[in-house]
Amino acid sequence: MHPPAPFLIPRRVDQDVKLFDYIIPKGSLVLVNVWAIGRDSTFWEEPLVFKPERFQSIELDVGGKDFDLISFGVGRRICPGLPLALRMVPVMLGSMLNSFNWKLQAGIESKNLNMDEKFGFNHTQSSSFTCYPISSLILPIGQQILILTRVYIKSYIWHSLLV
Ligand code: HEM
Repeated sequence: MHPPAPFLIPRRVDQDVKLFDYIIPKGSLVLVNVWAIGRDSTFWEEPLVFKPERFQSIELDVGGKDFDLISFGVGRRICPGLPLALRMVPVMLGSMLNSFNWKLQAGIESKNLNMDEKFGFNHTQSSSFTCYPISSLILPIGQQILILTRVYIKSYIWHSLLV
């Protein structure tokens, strides 16, 4: 699993808390290691293998009920963008897959693709992907999100006008 926020947003403890045999003193800064949860083989079979189909056979609530998968965080500070993200990610992914002809750069094989992660928000550092034929249109992801949000809103308006 590749959480965009590997430690979630830091929390500060406002009173002493006893957790199993540990006391977490008031004022401590607590980081939740979502990255490690996603690599724990007691929850996940072959956690390091890219197997999207694993989610077909299990039912997990990403809204904070199942702690095995808390990509959006949990509790009062859970990501407020969750409902938008769950709608936008399939639209974005579908649009990008449909709009570009994805190829690896000449001479690079998929097994040699550098999929190493950098610590921080959002990770892949691979620069080996190229999209043809519109490679000049590769935009920073923020711009793509903005454009796709506009496309989504426009198509929504068109849809409401047409229905
Ligand atoms: C796949 C997309 C997204 C993922 C995986 C994601 C993940 C997260 C995570 C893990 C947190 C920290 C939650 C915690 O510490 O408990 C967070 C916080 C936040 N997210 Fe997202 N997020 C996504 C999309 C969005 C979108 C689309 C928006 C806004 C439109 C958004 C706005 C925020 C804000 C404002 C916070 C801070 C909340 C706070 O501190 O109380 N996120 N997100």
